[in-house]
Amino acid sequence: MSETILKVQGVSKRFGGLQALSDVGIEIRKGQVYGLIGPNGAGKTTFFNVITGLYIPDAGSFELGGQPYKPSAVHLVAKAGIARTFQNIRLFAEMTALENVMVGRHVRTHSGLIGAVLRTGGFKREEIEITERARQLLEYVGIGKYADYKARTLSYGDQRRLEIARALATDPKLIALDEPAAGMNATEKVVLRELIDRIRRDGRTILLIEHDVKLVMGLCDRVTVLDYGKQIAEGTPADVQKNEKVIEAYLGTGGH
Ligand SMILES: Nc1ncnc2c1ncn2[C@@H]1O[C@H](COP(=O)(O)OP(=O)(O)OP(=O)(O)O)[C@@H](O)[C@H]1O
Repeated sequence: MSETILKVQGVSKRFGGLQALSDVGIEIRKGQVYGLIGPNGAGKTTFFNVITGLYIPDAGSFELGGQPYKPSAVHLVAKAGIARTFQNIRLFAEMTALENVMVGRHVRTHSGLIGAVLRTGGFKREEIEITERARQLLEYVGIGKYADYKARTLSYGDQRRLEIARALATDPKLIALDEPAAGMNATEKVVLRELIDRIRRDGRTILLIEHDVKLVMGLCDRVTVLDYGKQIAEGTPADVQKNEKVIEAYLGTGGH
């Protein structure tokens, strides 16, 4: 069996009187697409935010790539090897697509501030390398021709793909996608699905929150289902779909 990339155990998080997560755990192996689903308010975003350092959990232990890992701040999480996209796209609107991806890549650069200020040879070489890599990533996600367009001028679907390119630029151990298909039309969803499949085939590991159950079931190797902060099922899409608690949770809230 392939190595474990992310192991999370016993995560709990309370907001005032609301237990948003109770003892939630997942284990994601290298090369998997792992889905996190559940009705509205189930705790999916909270769990994502905990893993990516936006919320401090009340309890929980974490391992990333076999090492203990503490998701205490967003920039440290990126350095540790988790890159994420957001449900509400967070790009630098006035920067070009290329510059947005280059920002992602800077997480992995070495010259640092002094190199940048003195514009040392090492810094310049690194900038050329970063630009080159950013262009490749834009091609990879299918928006190479928009490299010099401002991010805000791109279509919704293309902005989502740009976010994915920026996340990939950090060379993450795990890429976490927060509702990547939200607001996409059927054609865009097909393209997105192909892209996620390709990212997986290229050896990356993906954690996915998604409302589109069909997309999740078609793409994911394993799925966790949350309901009112509790993990009500975990397994392959086929198993999870048959699970009584899951059927009840979705029917009970009108489903998605
Ligand atoms: N910062 C916060 N402060 C207080 N309550 C919060 C906060 N964030 C989330 N919650 C509450 O925690 C619960 C879980 O919310 P969360 O956003 O994680 O669910 P979700 O499964 O992502 O839902 P959706 O599918 O609607 O995005 C909800 O009842 C929500 O109102």
